[in-house]
Amino acid sequence: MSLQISQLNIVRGKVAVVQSLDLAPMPPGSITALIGPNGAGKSTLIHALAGSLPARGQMLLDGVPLASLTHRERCQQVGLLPQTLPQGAGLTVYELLLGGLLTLGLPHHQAEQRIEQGLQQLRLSHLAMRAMSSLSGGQRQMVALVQLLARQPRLLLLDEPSSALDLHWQLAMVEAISRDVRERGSIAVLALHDLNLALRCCERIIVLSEGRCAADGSALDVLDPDLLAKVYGITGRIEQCSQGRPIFVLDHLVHPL
Ligand SMILES: Nc1ncnc2c1ncn2[C@@H]1O[C@H](COP(=O)(O)OP(=O)(O)OP(=O)(O)O)[C@@H](O)[C@H]1O
Repeated sequence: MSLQISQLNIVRGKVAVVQSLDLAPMPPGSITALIGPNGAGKSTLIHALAGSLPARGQMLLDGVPLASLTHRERCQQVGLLPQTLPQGAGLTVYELLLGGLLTLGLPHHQAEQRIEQGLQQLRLSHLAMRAMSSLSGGQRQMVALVQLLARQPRLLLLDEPSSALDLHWQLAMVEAISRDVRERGSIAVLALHDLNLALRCCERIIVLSEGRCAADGSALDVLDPDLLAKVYGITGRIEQCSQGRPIFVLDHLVHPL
């Protein structure tokens, strides 16, 4: 039981953006970071998994082709936190969250229970009656996180989930995803630029470069000087902080401007 991706090809416009992508299965209870330079294909892969972009090849969730799921099955099993956040035109946070859960077919009382629990767990109950249009970018990203977790999908897809978050909420997001994965055995895939967040929560890092897998493994295996120079054009290193945690230190551009 896992997420399997093999021989995946995705074309956007006339360009082959993801090419012959084969990845080892992602098991239940795992968090994988998808990293790589701008334009590498991270969002494209996330959106293909979410069903919003056509793809050729295999994407199997627990052995079932994602392409064979009905719209409702896909909504129930696959959750996406996109880069473009919900605007919720004219809706309050609560209404937006409720609408999302009711379209999954959840009974009203269960939907309400999940929303209240989700808002409480992330300490966001104070936002419930706010108009979505009145929220800051970071607050919208937190609401999108509550929405994703409340849906309880088997596969969680997060496209740059920390892009608008302050330091407190970056950690809260990582903790909430880690807890979901641990307690429900879900599978999480996070497209990230922040290597320190990836180091903090992801046991596996996949490096995409020009639509192909440039490296796949633990942070220590993957983030070696050759790869960093080749893929990002930078020098950098993993060090141990005084508390024993690995941290990524960015040094220089390989070719200074
Ligand atoms: N609608 C589109 N039509 C044609 N090409 C596209 C389209 N959207 C994206 N692309 C191209 O596909 C490639 C991969 O884009 P994608 O957004 O997946 O990259 P990414 O790794 O998520 O980048 P970033 O880190 O900048 O968000 C890029 O070269 C991009 O220019």
